[in-house]
Amino acid sequence: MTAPLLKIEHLEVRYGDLIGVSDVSFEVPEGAVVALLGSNGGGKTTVLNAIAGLIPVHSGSIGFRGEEIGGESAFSIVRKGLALSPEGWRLFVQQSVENNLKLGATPLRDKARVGVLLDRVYEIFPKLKERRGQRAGTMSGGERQMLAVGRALMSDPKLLMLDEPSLGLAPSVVESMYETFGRLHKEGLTILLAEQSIELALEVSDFATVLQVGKSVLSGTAASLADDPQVQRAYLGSA
Ligand SMILES: Nc1ncnc2c1ncn2[C@@H]1O[C@H](COP(=O)(O)OP(=O)(O)OP(=O)(O)O)[C@@H](O)[C@H]1O
Repeated sequence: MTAPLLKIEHLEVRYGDLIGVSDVSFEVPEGAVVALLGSNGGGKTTVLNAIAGLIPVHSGSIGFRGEEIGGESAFSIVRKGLALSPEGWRLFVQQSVENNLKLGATPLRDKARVGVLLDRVYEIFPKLKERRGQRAGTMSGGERQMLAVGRALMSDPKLLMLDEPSLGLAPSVVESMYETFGRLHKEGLTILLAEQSIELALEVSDFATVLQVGKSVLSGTAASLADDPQVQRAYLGSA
């Protein structure tokens, strides 16, 4: 069996004295779509932010391509091939769509690739091309989500992390967003998806891990978890 692309072991993250997650372990095989599931406050965002180097790891390990990356800077982690499309998008709202995309390419070593990557993002999201001169802050929710994903793709990641990409979006927008994720997956991108919508997440994923109050309580194939009553209980927040 080949080593997983990403391997999280006993991850603990704290916010000062408060515990964000206390014991999270799971793996993301290369080429797979893996869902991180769990109700509000379960720890999905904390895990993705810790992997991305945006918040410090208290203990445990984050291995990416066999190398420990816990404790490295966010810049260096993006450079290694791990990009995050964050919850709430975190765009530069006063900047144009194109500038936001180009900022996503900042960690790229090979600057000659920026144009190629930009063309690719515009091919994936033609709406972003149409609106490339528009200020990001004036875009609709769906367009901002496209922009957040497009910006993450501009760093040419091996693994794309998506934090709640369906949040607050109309069902038709969510559907087309997920079609795009399906396409990216087919093209070989590995995806780690935090999603509150359990049906949606399990439909597109190969594997899933359920977080409950900061701990990974269940991992398995998406098909096996879809039928597991413990998944339902985790969403209701009971033990
Ligand atoms: N900035 C923060 N300061 C203190 N505690 C935090 C902070 N951010 C998150 N937490 C706590 O960490 C725990 C995990 O929260 P997190 O946001 O990661 O969960 P989540 O599963 O992503 O939930 P949601 O879907 O609501 O984003 C919760 O107990 C939360 O209150």
